[in-house]
Amino acid sequence: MKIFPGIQIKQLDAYTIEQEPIASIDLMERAATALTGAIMKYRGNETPVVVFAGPGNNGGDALAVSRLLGERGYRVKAYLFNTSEHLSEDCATNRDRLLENSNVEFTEVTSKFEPPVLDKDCLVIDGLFGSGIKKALSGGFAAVVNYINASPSTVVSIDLPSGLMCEDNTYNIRNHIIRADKTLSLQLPKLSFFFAENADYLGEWELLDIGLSQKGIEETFTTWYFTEEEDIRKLIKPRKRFDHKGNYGHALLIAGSYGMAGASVLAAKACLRTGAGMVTVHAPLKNNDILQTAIPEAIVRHDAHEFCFSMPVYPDNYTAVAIGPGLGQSEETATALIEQIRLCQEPMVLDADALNILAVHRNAMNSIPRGSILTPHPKELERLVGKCESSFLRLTKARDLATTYKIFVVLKGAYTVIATPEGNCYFNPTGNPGMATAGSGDVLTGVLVSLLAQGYTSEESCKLGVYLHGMAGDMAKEKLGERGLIASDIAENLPAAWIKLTQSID
Ligand SMILES: NC(=O)C1=CN([C@@H]2O[C@H](COP(=O)(O)OP(=O)(O)OC[C@H]3O[C@@H](n4cnc5c(N)ncnc54)[C@H](OP(=O)(O)O)[C@@H]3O)[C@@H](O)[C@H]2O)[C@@H](O)CC1
Ligand SMILES: Nc1ncnc2c1ncn2[C@@H]1O[C@H](COP(=O)(O)OP(=O)(O)O)[C@@H](O)[C@H]1O
Ligand SMILES: [K+]
Repeated sequence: MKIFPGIQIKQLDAYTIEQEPIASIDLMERAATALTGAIMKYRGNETPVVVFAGPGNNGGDALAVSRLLGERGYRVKAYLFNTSEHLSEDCATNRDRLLENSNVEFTEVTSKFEPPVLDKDCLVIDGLFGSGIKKALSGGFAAVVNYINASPSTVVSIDLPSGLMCEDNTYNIRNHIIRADKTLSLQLPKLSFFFAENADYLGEWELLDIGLSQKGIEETFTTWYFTEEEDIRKLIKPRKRFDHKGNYGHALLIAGSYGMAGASVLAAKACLRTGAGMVTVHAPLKNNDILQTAIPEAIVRHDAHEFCFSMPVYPDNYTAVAIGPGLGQSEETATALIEQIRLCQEPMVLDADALNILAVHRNAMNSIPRGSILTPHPKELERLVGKCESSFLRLTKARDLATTYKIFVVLKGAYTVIATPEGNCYFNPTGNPGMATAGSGDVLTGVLVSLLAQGYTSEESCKLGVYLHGMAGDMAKEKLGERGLIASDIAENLPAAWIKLTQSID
């Protein structure tokens, strides 16, 4: 699914109006009908409703929703803020339609506003501003936002919480943004929905199909996407009757210093559970017994060093290499890592301490094979690119890193985003806060190198791997809940996630 900037949403709106064709006011009615349906599912008509409408089309939607809820037996009070005495055409038409309908208590605010009582049983519909907002709210609008936010009422925002920008909120005034319990967004998600600092404004968000032109959506260029399950299913390669382990690759995992053997165990297990034909773990001597006991399916290759990685491995015998989980950052390890990167010619996976070492040995970035996959969490990314003031700026820097070095940057967290060498960004929907537990990232490294080893391209490995890893986390959550979930559970649930993903394929 594509994600468009606010300006392109407006163009798509215009394209739909022209191509379908449909009158602009009828498209607004279609949006309002979808919004009303979703609101009715959320709260029954015993709930008193107070609607706040702004002067643009977001306000137009809100006034149309007021009328439709009124027709369906809700007690509705609607306030239209027309302080600059300029309404969009469709907003004015919906005001007139509302005035013709007597069962909604309607007030047009042109100067002084006497706020209604908003108690906890009341449902507030926020239709002050949507995708047309250009700068932070101030003055009277900021005061209305503060009033709504201070109330105990439940708040539903139309399209996006008023005051929140579609993309960059780095310099927005955060107190002047509606804090919704639910956001009913029209057709497509907005980029700002995927950023942690906006979660409290959005509440739960849901997309409503308002029938914007599919052709228009297809033809409109974007670099931002929200991954859907059908995109992922298309990537999966079938297994054939006469296949043998040689067909599914041999992954090399360089991970786990002394005291961190667990990182290599988790990654190796995940690598096997994702389907690699063979896995070799290169580890310090002291970790031999742990690895041989914990994962009998893996081959263990010994470093000359007892405690850490110090000896680069010739990669030619392996179909893919991953390095980093629990590696440590000793001097020998840093030197060996830099040499290992130089030896590798094919795309590799770099995670955790490999990234931390690269952050202090920046020159080595130039030796990373094109198409390699870097999997930083936000802190690791900042060590590589510098401090970021907001998630939007962090995304921008992750993308710059990907395009500069022609690599894939997998920026981990809720809605993990994959930035490609071409500058495209794919947000992942699967996963849950139960995965915020030590070792979850090691599991992801194992998944990614497994897919690379099996012959998936780097882009396919990123999309499929991140999705599968999140899905395994979601399946683990179904059985165990979020709080007691640990990284091993994610690895153990990879088979179940595969079964679910391949149901119609195998
Ligand atoms: N997606 C779709 O296809 C469809 C979208 N639809 C709906 O349209 C919505 C977008 O409508 P929109 O473009 O009219 O913008 P909206 O958010 O109402 O605000 C514009 C008004 O706010 C004003 N204004 C702006 N910033 C301000 C500020 N800081 N402080 C004060 N004022 C400020 C601005 O004033 P101006 O800058 O023009 O002077 C103008 O008056 C969208 O979110 C969705 O709900 C549906 O109806 C149907 C299909
Ligand atoms: N709230 C969340 N929602 C979805 N996925 C999450 C969430 N928290 C963590 N994860 C996932 O868990 C993994 C954590 O990785 P990382 O931070 O490297 O952990 P560690 O270093 O402990 O292994 C990432 O894949 C991340 O996307
Ligand atoms: K809104």
